Amino acid sequence: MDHFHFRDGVLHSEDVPLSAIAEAVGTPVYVYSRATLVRHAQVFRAGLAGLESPHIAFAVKANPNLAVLKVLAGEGFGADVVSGGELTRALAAGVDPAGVVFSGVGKTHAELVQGIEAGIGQFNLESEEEGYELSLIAERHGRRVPCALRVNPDVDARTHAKISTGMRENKFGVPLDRAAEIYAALADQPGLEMRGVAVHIGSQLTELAPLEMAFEKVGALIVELRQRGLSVTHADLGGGLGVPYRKGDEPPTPAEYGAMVARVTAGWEVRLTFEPGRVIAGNAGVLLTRVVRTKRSGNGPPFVIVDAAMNDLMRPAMYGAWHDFDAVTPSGERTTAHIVGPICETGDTFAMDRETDAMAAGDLAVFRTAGAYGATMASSYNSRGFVPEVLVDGDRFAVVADRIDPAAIMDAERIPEWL
Ligand SMILES: Cc1ncc(COP(=O)(O)O)c(C=O)c1O
Ligand SMILES: N[C@@H](CCCC[NH3+])C(=O)O
Repeated sequence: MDHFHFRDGVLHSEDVPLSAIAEAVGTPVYVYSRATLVRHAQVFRAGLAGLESPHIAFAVKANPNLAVLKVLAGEGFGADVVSGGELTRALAAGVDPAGVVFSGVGKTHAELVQGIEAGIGQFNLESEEEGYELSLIAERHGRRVPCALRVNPDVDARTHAKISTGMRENKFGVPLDRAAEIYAALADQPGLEMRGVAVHIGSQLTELAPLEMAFEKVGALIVELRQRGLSVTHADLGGGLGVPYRKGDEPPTPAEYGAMVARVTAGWEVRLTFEPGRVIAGNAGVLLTRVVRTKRSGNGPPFVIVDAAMNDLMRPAMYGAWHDFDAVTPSGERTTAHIVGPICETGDTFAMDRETDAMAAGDLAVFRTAGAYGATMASSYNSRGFVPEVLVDGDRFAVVADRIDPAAIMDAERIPEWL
C-alpha cells in the first residue's frame, strides 16, 4: 500500500495532485509521501512484534534526504551508515547517536575517528585489520567502542549480481570459517567491546530462504563463540527485504520476514538489529517527469522521450531494473512504446516495448518505486543538474532538496590562471 493514487483522474501523492508539484517545482522531481514512509516504518516494526525490543536502523544509503531521515527518526528508527557523510546527515536529522550502526568495508581513519567522537552505538567491523586500527584509535580517545563482526556467510541471495553481498567472492565481511578466530582476536583488543555479529547478504531479496540460511549460519557461529567463552549480546541481521517494482510482484511481507526471524533466532538471547532501506523508502517515492516529445522509429514502437534520464534514476541503466511508468492524467488509451531519456547513451533507456498509457509531448508521468536508490545515486552526467526532492504531507508539500542547476556545479570548477 502506498499513498500514490488516482483521484478525479489525476495521480496524487496523499492529497496533492502531482500536476501541482510539477507546476510549482518543475520536472523532473522526486516526490516522497510522508504517510507512506510512516506506514512502512510501522508495518516493518509490527512484523518484528515477536522479538524483544529489536533495534531498527534505516539504511541511509537508500534515501539520505534529511527530511526523510527526520520522519524515520520520529518513528524511533536509528541509522545504518556507511560513510562519514551519511553519519553527518543522520545526526543532523536528529537520529540518536546511540542508534547509529556504522557499516562499510573501507571506513577511513578519519571516519573511524568521526564515529568514535560522535559516540555511535556500534561499529560493524568488516575485517580483522579494521578492528586493530579502530582499537588503536579508540584507546587514544580513552574509549572502548561497541563492535560487531560482519561475517560473509557464502550464501547466494538470488538477487542481481551487482547487489549481492554475501558470497565468498564478495568484498564484504570476514569468511565464516575464520570468524570465530578473528572475533576472539578482536575481543582481546583494549579499545574494542566485541558484542556481536552482523550479516547482510544483499538487496532486493524476493525469497526468504537465502536469508534464513544465512541467519542459521550466524546462529551456529554464536553458539561456537559462546563455547569459546566469548560474549555475544547482539546480532545485526542487515536489510535486504525486496519490494514490488512491477504490478503483480509479491515479495515476502515484513510479517512473513519477521515470523521467519523469530523462528530462526529463538534462543539466541541477543538484541537484534535490522537495517532495512528499500522496503521503507522504495514505494514511498516516485520520479515525476514530463514528456519532451515522442518520436517515431522505423517499424517499431515510438520513443517517448522524457525529461528525466539515467543520471537522475540510474537503476534501469545499471541493473536493467524495471520501474512502472504511468501517466499522471491517463486518457485511458494504451500503447506500446520505448521510454528513454535525453542522454547521449543507448543505456539511457528506462524501458523497451513497454505497454503504457498513450502519451504526448507535455504530458506528465511517473516512474514508480523511486524512493530508494533514486535521487541518491544521481550524477550530473551530460551537465544536467541534480533533481529536486519534495516531501508531501497530507495536502501540503515542501521542497526538501533544491534543484542544483548545471551553473551551480560549474561554480565549483576553476580554470587555473596559467591556462
Ligand atoms: C550493510 C547494509 N545494510 C543494509 C542495506 C540495505 O539494504 P536494503 O535497502 O536492501 O534493505 C545494505 C544495502 O544493500 C547494506 O549494504
Ligand atoms: N543501489 C542498489 C542497491 C544497493 C544496495 C547497497 N548495499 C539498487 O538500486 O538496487
